[in-house]
Amino acid sequence: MRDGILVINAGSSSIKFSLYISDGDDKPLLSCKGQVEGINVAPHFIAKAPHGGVLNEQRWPDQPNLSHSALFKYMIQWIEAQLGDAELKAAGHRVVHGGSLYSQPLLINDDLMAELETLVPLAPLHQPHNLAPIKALKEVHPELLQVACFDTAFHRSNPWTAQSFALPRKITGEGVKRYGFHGLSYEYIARQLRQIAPAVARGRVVVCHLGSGASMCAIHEGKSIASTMGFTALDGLPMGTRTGTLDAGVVLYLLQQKGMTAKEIEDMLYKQSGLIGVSGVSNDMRVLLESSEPHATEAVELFVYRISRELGSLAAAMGGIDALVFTAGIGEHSPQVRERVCKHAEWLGVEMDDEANQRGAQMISTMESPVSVWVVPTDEEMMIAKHTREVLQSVKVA
Ligand SMILES: Nc1ncnc2c1ncn2[C@@H]1O[C@H](COP(=O)(O)OP(=O)(O)O)[C@@H](O)[C@H]1O
Ligand SMILES: CC(=O)OP(=O)(O)O
Ligand SMILES: [Mg+2]
Repeated sequence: MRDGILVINAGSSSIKFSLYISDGDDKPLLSCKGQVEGINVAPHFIAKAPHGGVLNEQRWPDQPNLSHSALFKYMIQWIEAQLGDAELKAAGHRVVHGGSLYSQPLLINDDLMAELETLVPLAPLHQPHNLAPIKALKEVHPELLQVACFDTAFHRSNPWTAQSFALPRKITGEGVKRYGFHGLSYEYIARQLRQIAPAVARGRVVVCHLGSGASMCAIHEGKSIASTMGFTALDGLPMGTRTGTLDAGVVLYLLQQKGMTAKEIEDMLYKQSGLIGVSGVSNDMRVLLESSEPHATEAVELFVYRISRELGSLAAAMGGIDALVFTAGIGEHSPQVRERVCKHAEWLGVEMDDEANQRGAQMISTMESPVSVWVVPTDEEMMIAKHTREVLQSVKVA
C-alpha cells in the first residue's frame, strides 16, 4: 500500500497544497501541487503535475465570496480523487507560530489546537489561516493524523542574546522574545547546502529568504544563530506589505498623538506598509522593478539597503561570513536584486560573477570570491512532508 501525505501551507488569500506519495521507506515523491488563490476576490483553483503541466483549473466568477471552507472542501475532494491506490495517511501543516513551547513538529490534538489559538495575536496575518484548514480537515476526516510544523522551531538553537529584547525580565519571562520565522525554509536550505556544497554548509552562512514575507538568517554549522524576524513576522526587512523593523516609539506616536486604534495600527503595519506603502504602486517586486515611478524605485532601494544593513549585523553575530544564499520568489528569480545586494556587500568579500547571476546559476560568485554566493530554491512543503512522515513513523513505533 502506498502512503499519501498531504501538505497544506495556508495564507490569508491563498491555500497552497502539495500531495506526496511514498512507498514504505522511500523519500516522499511529489505527486501534484496547487493552490486556491484570490479568496474573497476572484477564487481560482489550479493544480499542477510535478513538472508544471496543468492538471485542473477552476474559477467561480459568479461566486467571488465563496468561503474559505467551501473552497477548501473543493480542493480536498479533487486531491482525494488523485490518490489512486494510495491511502491518505496524514496531513502536515505549516503553522507559523509555535511560541516558546513548541520546537518540534507535533501530532495535532485538541489541547495543542487550543494552545496554538492563543498565538493568533502574534501572527494575525498567518496563524488563523494556518489553523482553519486543520479544523476543516478534521470535520471531513476526523481520524486523519494531522501534524503541525512550526516556522519558529528552527531558531530555537539561537543563543539567549539573539532571542532577547532588553525588556524587564518579567515580560521576557512571559514569552515576549524573538522567535524568528521562515524556519522550514531555512532548515530545507541548510539540508540542501550539505549536498550542494558540504564545506560551505559547515561554515558561516547568511540566507536571504526574499518572498512576500522576507527575512534573513545566520546559520553556522547548519544551526540558526540569529535571524531578522522577532516576536512576530513584522520585524526585520521591509516586505510586500509589512514594515519590517520599526522604532517602537512610532507605535506610541500613532496611538497617543494620532489617536489610531490598535486595529488601525495593525492594518497599517501588516497590510499597508513595506513595498506597497513606500511605492504606492505595488507589493509585487516584478512590478516595482519595471516601473519608472520614482517611489517604486525608492521602495526597491530601501529594500536592498535594509538587506545590506542586516547582512552586516548577521555576519557580526557569527564573527564573519563564508557564504551568502538567496532564496524564495525574489531571491530565486531576480538577478537585479541579487546584483544590488552583492554590490553593497563587496566590503564583506563578496565578488559576484555577473554572467552566472544573469543566467541564474547555482553559484553566482567568482571562483576567487572570499565569500561564495548561491541561489538555492526553497521547498517548505518538502520539509513539511519529511517532518510529517517522521512523526507518522514515531506514532507507528509507539
Ligand atoms: N522574476 C521575478 N523578479 C522579481 N521578483 C519576483 C520574480 N518572481 C517572483 N517575484 C517576487 O516574489 C515575491 C513572492 O515570493 P514567494 O516566495 O512566492 O512569496 P510567498 O510564498 O510568501 O507568497 C513577489 O514579491 C514577487 O514579485
Ligand atoms: C512568516 C512569513 O512571513 O511567512 P510568509 O513569507 O509566507 O508571509
Ligand atoms: Mg512564503
